[in-house]
Amino acid sequence: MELNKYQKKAVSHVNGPALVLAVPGAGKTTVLIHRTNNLIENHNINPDSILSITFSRASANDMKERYNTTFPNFQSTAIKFSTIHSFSYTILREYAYRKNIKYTLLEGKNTPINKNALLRKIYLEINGEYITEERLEGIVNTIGYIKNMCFDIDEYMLNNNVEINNFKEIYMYYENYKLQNHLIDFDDMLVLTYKVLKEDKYLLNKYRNKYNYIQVDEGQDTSKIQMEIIKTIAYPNNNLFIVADDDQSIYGFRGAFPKGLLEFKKIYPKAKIFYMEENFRSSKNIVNVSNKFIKQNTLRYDKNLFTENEDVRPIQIVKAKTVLDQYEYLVGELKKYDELSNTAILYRNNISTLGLIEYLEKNNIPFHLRDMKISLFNHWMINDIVAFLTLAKDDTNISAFEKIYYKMRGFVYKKYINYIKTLNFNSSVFDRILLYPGLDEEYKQKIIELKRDFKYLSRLKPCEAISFIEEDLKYERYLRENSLKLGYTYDSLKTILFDLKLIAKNTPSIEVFLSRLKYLDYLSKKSVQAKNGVVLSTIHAAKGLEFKNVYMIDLVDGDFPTSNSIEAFYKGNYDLLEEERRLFYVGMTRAKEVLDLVTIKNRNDKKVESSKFLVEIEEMFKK
Ligand SMILES: Nc1ncnc2c1ncn2[C@@H]1O[C@H](COP(=O)(O)OP(=O)(O)OP(=O)(O)O)[C@@H](O)[C@H]1O
Repeated sequence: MELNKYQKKAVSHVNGPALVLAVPGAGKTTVLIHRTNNLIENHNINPDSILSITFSRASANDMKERYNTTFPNFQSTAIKFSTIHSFSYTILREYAYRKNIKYTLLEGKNTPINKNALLRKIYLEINGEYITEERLEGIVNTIGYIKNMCFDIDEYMLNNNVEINNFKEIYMYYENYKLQNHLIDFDDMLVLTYKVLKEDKYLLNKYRNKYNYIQVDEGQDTSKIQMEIIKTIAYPNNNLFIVADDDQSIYGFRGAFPKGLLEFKKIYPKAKIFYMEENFRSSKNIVNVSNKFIKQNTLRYDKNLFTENEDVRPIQIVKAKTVLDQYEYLVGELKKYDELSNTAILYRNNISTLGLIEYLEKNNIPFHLRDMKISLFNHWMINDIVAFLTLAKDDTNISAFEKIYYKMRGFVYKKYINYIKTLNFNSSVFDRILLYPGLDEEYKQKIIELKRDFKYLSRLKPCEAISFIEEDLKYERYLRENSLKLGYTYDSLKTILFDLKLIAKNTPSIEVFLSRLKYLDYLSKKSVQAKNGVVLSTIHAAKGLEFKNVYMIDLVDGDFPTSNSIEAFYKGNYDLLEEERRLFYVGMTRAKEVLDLVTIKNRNDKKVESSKFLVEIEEMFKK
C-alpha cells in the first residue's frame, strides 16, 4: 500500500507533541503502524519505549496483528499495544504490591463480586424496588461520567438534573462499600492510577523513563482523566502522538472529552497538527454527502473529507409506510446478495432488533448480532407479557402472578401475596385471595371477575391476547403511568408491544407464541458468534468497522436524533444534538458502496416524522 502525502507527513513525525486530525476511512491505524516502524527503523528508537494506547482490547490486538503482517521482519513483541485501562492497571498493581494492598476487581472475568449485581442490590436497598437493566446501565454510565470527567459528586449533583431516584445516596453507598472492601471497578482504575502518579514519585519516574514515545488512537473518545494520565506520563518530553477524529466522538455520555482535542494547541503551543482528509473507504457519493452533513456541527475542527474513489451508487432515502414495509424492503434487499457478512443493518437503539429478527428468521436470512449486552428477550416488558400468558394458562402459578399483580387492574396488595403463599399451592391464586380475612363483597367480586378474565385470556389467539392484556387488564395504564419512572418514553414501550404483536400474529396459539420467543432469544444469543450473516449492530458498536452495504433503519425523529437532544437544542444546549449528528455520521461513513437511509411513516398506528437528519440530507439532494 502506497501512503499518500498527508499520511507520509504524519508518519515521519518523531519528537514533540502532535495531533493528527483525520476523517473516517483515512487510514488512522495504518498511519500509527507505519509511524511505529519509522521510529524503530529510521530513528533507532527502542521498541520497548513505545506505548500505543487504543480504545478497546480488540483494537489493541488488531493493531498488533496489523503491525506484524505489515512488517513481518520485525515482530512487535517489545512494543506495547494496550488499552488505557490495562496500562493503568499495570501501574496500579505495582503500587499495590509495593504498599501491600490487595485490590479486587469488580468487573471483567472471574470477579468474586460483580459490579452490576452490587449496584442492583444497593438500588433495591435504597429505593425499595428492583432496577431495570436500562436504568442500571444509566447508573453505570453516570458513575463513569463523573469519574472520567473528574467531577466531585456534589458539584455534579448541583449542575445536573439526575433522573435516577436517590442517585447521590446510591453513589456514596457504592463508593464507601468499595473503599471498605478494597474493591475497584474500571473507572476507579483510572482515578487511582492518576492519584498514584501524583503521589508516588518512584512510579511516576519509572513510567516516564520507560515510555518515551506515546501514541494514542481514537483520541476523540479519550476522557479527561485518561488524558491527564497520558499527559502526566508523557511529561516533560511530551513525545505524544494522538490520532483522532473529533467528528466521530460518540461516547460523551460516558465521559469522552473531545473538547480536550480542541484545546491541544493551548496545552502544547508547539504542537504540530496534521490533517488526513482523504477517505479510502467510501464511494464519492457517500463521502460528499457525509462531508456536507457533518459541517453543520459547530464545535469541531473543520476538515474537508474527500476521496479519489469513484461514484458507485447514490445514497438512497427509503420511506416505508409501516414498520412491516421497512422489514419487507430489507428482506428484498438482502436476498439480492450472495454473501451477507459484507452487509450491515445499523440502528440507534437495540429495540429495533425485536421485530427485525422475527422477520429475518421467517425469511431464512442468517444474521450476526454484535454487542448484545442485554438480551432483548429478557426485557422486563417481555417478561411481563410472558407472565400474563403463563398465569392465564395456569392460574396457580404464583411466581408469574407475583411479577404482574400490581401492573393490572384489581388492586391486589403485597400483603395478599404474602398471605396466599401460605395456602395450598395447587389452587388458583384468585381463589386463594378470596380467602383473605375481612375482604368486602365488592372487592371479592372484582377478584372473581379477574379470574374469569384470565380464563378468557387463555383461550384467545396470541395477538388478541396481548391487546386484551393491554386494554382489558389495564397493563397499558400501568405503562403510561410508570414509563418515565422506569426510564422510557411511553411510545418506546408501545413499540415493544407492537413488535410482540407482530411476532404473535405469526403464531397460532399462546403456547407456540411463548416457545417462539424462547427460540428467537436462543437464535439471538447464538448469532453473537456467527460470522456469516448480515451484521445487526447499534451504530456505537459499529465504530471502526466498514461494510460494502449499509442500511440505517428506524430513522424517526425523536428516536434519532433523540427527543432529549432536540429539547436541549431548543433550550440553547447544542452538545447532545451535535453528538447525535456525529453518531449519524459514524453510521453513514461505515459504508463503502451502498448506503440506504430508511425511515417509516407510521408506527404503532400513529404517524411519525422522519429524522431531521434524513430530511436535511434529502434537501441536499434537491440542491
Ligand atoms: N494509502 C492508502 N491507500 C489505499 N488504501 C488505504 C490507504 N490507507 C488506508 N487505506 C485503507 O482504507 C481503509 C480505512 O482505513 P482504516 O480502517 O485504518 O481507517 P480509519 O481512519 O481507522 O477509519 P474510521 O475512523 O472510519 O474507523 C482500510 O481498508 C485501509 O486498508
